[in-house]
Amino acid sequence: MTLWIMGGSVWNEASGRLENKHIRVEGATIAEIVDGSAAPDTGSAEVIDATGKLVSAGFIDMHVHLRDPGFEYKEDIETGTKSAAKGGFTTIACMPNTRPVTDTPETVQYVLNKAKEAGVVKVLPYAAITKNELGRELTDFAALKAAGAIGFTDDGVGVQNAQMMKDAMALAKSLDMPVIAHCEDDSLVKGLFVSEGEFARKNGLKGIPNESEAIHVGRDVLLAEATGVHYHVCHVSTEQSVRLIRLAKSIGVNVTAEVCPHHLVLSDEDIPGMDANWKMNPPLRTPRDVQAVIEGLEDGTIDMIVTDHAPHSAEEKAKGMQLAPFGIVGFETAFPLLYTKFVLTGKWTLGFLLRRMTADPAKVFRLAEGRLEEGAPADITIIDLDSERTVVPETFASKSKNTPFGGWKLQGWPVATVVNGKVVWSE
Ligand SMILES: NC(=O)N[C@@H](CC(=O)O)C(=O)O
Ligand SMILES: [Zn+2]
Ligand SMILES: [Zn+2]
Repeated sequence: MTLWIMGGSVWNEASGRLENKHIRVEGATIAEIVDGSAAPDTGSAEVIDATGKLVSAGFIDMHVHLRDPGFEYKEDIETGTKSAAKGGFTTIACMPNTRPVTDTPETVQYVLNKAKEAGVVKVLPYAAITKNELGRELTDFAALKAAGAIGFTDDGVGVQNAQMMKDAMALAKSLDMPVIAHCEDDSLVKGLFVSEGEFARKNGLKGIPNESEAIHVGRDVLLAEATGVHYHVCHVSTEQSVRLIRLAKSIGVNVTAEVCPHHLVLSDEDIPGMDANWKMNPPLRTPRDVQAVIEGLEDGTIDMIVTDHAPHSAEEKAKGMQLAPFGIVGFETAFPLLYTKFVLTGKWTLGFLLRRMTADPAKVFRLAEGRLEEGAPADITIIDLDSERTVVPETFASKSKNTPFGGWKLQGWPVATVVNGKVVWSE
């Protein structure tokens, strides 16, 4: 099967400019990229006219929640991957806080099988560090790796016990697997749901302190140094965490990190009121923290952007700020949000944003994807950089609509997504 993507604009890292290209895909591989002034004979091949559109390697999201098995009323592997494709993502790594928790080879296999049958993008499953994510007993790392898990994490909760984390890291290291950490010290956040800051003060609330995250980061980079494991920090949100990761990297600790669009764009001072669509974990922090995570991403302390797509039902979110679960959906707003807020404003080059959503996560997690090059997997995203649209959550492909960005006017919307050489979503 031949597919030609004709006349699109491709970012050239060397020149720092967009260049007109035709791309020939054979099967699941990018076979050839030729100059846009050429007139290749496309014969009977399938042709996509990408004139005037950005053509990029498909986005990679190393932190998502597909809720399958067990919470299919929030999302399932079919709807979650469709939502990903609509957002321009072609590879996603899903978290194990499902029901049952993805802590056995059988559940890893279930996720992989369902993704093969019903999924439209590539799905890489993480497995839990501890059984049922309870922090009491390690899972069978070797068996989980053999079943296809790509790393270990108890995302949703922090691993509270330092010895447990050290044992997990030593075992992961012996298997050449990464440990991915949700950093949160429970003793500092009991029952709290917004961060320490203006919003909490104005509303007479006790806030979640920044140290609740950074204490785990500090502990874990020391344990990563001791064990030599690849340690990856989830959803970095505080100035203190950025500082600790920067220091650890500077002395050669094998640590990497991610940040979410909402922590780059929103602070606690933007929260309009007691609306649970603004409740997520980590919480929106102060403007100073927002500045620190932006700088961390810019200087490479933070390696990649992830969405932490965390769907919850309307009923759950209607319980209000205090009782609703933490989390917001992210696939379908991530690129337009960051393109509008950082590229159109001249703060970042388009190339920088694309790199942090493609080549950089691929490099950290040793994936073949994330490159728009001859010989690379044909995972491709086509984006209309010019159209401005309003975010309408009701139109999301995700089952859940929990976003704080409803009504925002954004530019840079994906129009077609190709995975393994097949168009899996288009307008
Ligand atoms: N980020 C969130 O607010 N929620 C996530 C859990 C997590 O990522 O820690 C979820 O599973 O809902
Ligand atoms: Zn988390
Ligand atoms: Zn998460």
